[in-house]
Amino acid sequence: MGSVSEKGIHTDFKDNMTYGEYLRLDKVLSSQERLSGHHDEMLFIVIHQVKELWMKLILHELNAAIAAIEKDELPEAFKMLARVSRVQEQIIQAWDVLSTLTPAEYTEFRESLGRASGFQSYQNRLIEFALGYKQPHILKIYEKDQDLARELKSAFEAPGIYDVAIHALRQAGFPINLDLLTRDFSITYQGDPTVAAAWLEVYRDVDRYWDLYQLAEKLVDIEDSHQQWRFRHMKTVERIIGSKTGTGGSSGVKYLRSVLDHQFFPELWDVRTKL
Ligand code: HEM
Ligand SMILES: N[C@@H](CC(=O)c1ccccc1NC=O)C(=O)O
Repeated sequence: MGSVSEKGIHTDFKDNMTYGEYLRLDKVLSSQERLSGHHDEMLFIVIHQVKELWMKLILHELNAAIAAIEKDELPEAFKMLARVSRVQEQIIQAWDVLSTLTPAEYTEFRESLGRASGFQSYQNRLIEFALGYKQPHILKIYEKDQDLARELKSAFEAPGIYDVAIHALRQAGFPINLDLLTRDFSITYQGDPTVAAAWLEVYRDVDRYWDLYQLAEKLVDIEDSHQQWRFRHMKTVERIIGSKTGTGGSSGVKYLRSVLDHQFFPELWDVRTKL
């Protein structure tokens, strides 16, 4: 068995550890229980589990990128944000796999899902919080689970990636409204003329502000892909359940279409009109 090394690194591993032990495949591969017993429910479970795993990586990278930007270590953050973008490509592509599920096939096991819904995916909420989208009613969904509620509340109150990007603008000398740096981060950012003016300057003088320009374009990549994922979700839902109401109690596709229009980084989209 391993121990703690001189550098304090935990080396608690079994000498003859196997591939399956390392990856905890006993847990991972015994977690696909088809409640209906229907053949196509396997696809449904695997798609969701893979998505949750990719979201775990996205959160790991996004949170580290937020910390790096806060410390003004922009190149480190670019590496992480580029990885987030590649993962987003994977999860967008995954809709093509789920689209092989026909309405008739889904109907066969939909009832066994009860009132469970992707609406309850807390990792999805943590990603939206990291991107700065904070809707207070979302926290109520998780009130019953205290540990989870605590984790979500802390992410809800923490600065999102755009908040630290605004901090980086200030660090670079732009005259950013100081209230933005100490604001209540549990409120979704509403836009500010000093931030708009700073990004415009960055985009007009790319050579001078190369790192900030890179940061801005990485953020646009991420928002663009996040919205593509949500759009594909809405269209896939439409082709599988039409306009049926959702198991989570919403109006279904109508609800999903209505939540598509939120912009995470408003000035980065507005700046395009001014260039
Ligand atoms: C047959 C496939 C699917 C159907 C029919 C479906 C349907 C729905 C519906 C109707 C909603 C609205 C809430 C409700 O009333 O239930 C919803 C929300 C949601 N679904 Fe799905 N979904 C499917 C697949 C997926 C997959 C693969 C994921 C990935 C994990 C996912 C993640 C989500 C998320 C995150 C929400 C919350 C959206 C928001 O509030 O902005 N769904 N889904
Ligand atoms: N809301 C879906 C059900 C659903 O899709 C779902 C159910 C359980 C676990 C994950 C799900 N995926 C996304 O919403 C429906 O209304 O059919």
